[in-house]
Amino acid sequence: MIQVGLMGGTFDPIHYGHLLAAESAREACGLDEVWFIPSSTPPLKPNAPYAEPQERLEMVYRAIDFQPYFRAMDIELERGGVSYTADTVRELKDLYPGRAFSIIVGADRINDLPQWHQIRELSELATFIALERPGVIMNDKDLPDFLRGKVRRCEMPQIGISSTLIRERRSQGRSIRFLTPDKVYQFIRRNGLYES
Ligand SMILES: Nc1ncnc2c1ncn2[C@@H]1O[C@H](COP(=O)(O)OP(=O)(O)OP(=O)(O)O)[C@@H](O)[C@H]1O
Ligand SMILES: O=C(O)c1ccc[n+]([C@@H]2O[C@H](COP(=O)([O-])O)[C@@H](O)[C@H]2O)c1
Repeated sequence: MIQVGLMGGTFDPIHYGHLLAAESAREACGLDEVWFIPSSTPPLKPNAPYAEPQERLEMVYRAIDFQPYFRAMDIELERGGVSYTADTVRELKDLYPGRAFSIIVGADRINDLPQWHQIRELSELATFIALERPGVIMNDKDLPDFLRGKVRRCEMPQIGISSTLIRERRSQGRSIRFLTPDKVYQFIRRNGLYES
């Protein structure tokens, strides 16, 4: 079985926290590939996203560059609407047989896992890889029984970067250089993203 990690996110914009989370999960869990999947409408973020879908996808392409084991997929943007991970994993299993899928998530997302759409069914289709995030206490011991043994914790160098931080700094006219790869930084500047 080819082991694939699914790195879903709003990526508004993508930053080094996402890339290091994906790389840490890949290395620690022996993943063959990590697929970056920008959401159309994220299920639990009422005001998001800010940038256009094609802009967020373009930034993902620029960030992953030519890494042979990273890939970007527009499956959720194509489907449109609210991007439930259960729908995405079902679609991917049909499209790509012979692969085992692990969902890569930061500590904040692990804590809201019980609220995910069709979480019981999803936990039968994939496992989860959980990464720590500065300022977030991971409550993985409080997860419901059916998720026990389905969540693997993975260490990563802690990175206190979020997309919110980047958007806030941009709107204040502050530098966002070195928080995200240079190609993403240039794209944000050239297109005037997150200026207000
Ligand atoms: N610095 C980080 N360290 C570890 N995981 C992260 C980090 N930033 C984001 N993630 C994880 O990456 C996934 C996608 O995150 P998302 O695109 O929502 O970025 P975000 O920085 O959390 O965005 P926002 O600040 O807009 O809420 C989530 O599972 C999230 O927990
Ligand atoms: O399926 C759900 O109900 C669900 C609820 C919250 C988050 N997710 C997924 O988790 C990933 C990270 O979410 P976010 O909101 O931090 O960008 C992204 O792929 C979302 O689609 C999925």
